[in-house]
Amino acid sequence: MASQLRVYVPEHPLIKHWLGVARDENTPPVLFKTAMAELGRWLTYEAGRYWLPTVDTEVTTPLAIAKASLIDPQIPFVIVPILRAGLGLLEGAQGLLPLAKIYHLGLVRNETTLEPSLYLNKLPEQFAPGTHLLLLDPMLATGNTIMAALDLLMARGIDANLIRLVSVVAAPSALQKLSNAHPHLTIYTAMIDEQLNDRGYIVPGLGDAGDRCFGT
Ligand SMILES: O=P(O)(O)OC[C@H]1O[C@H](OP(=O)(O)OP(=O)(O)O)[C@H](O)[C@@H]1O
Ligand SMILES: O=c1cc[nH]c(=O)[nH]1
Ligand SMILES: [Mg+2]
Repeated sequence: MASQLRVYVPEHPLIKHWLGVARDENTPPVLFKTAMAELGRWLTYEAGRYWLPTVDTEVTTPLAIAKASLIDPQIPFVIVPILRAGLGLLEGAQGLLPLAKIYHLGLVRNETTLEPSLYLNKLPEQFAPGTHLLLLDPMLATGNTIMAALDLLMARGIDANLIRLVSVVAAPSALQKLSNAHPHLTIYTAMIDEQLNDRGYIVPGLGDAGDRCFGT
């Protein structure tokens, strides 16, 4: 069966609120970091709805036996934040998935060529079959960075069907690349913006997410 990239833009007042705060150029770094953490939290919450595997069981309450549906402890969960800006989303995401292992991936794009280079790779050589992976990068601009990250994950045995990519602002150029190369992927993003400027920045976007998170 043919598959198509799924891109969800959840309708949630808190997601819209924190996106507005993050976009505002007058938002200072400390509040920008809070906005990223909150967006990480609520977008991960939305991503988990049809993705977190559960097991049906029974528990004994103080009064009786009750049916229960618990998160399946057998399924390996991992979070991969793409440094630096993905770290802003991590705080909120980790709060919802406290048992997930976290593997950091450092990628930075050359601001002239817009090509990413890898400076940190903490991925394991191979992921266990069935691993559910939450990939965090707030900005999908040219898409070069996320494509490089996905190449590294695929080479280590990750099934694209089991990935949820959480971003904040996605540009059509990135979504087109992902649609061509990874049609089994599912994305949760706060917004799809119109275009890139001639320096590869998303417009209206929110500027350089890494710099704004860390005050650099
Ligand atoms: O889709 P692309 O055109 O590849 O751009 C998106 C990437 O650019 C930013 O990272 P950056 O390289 O600025 O690193 P930083 O997070 O450390 O600032 C952003 O966080 C993405 O990872
Ligand atoms: O608009 C953009 C594009 C890439 N990276 C950012 O941080 N912002
Ligand atoms: Mg940056």
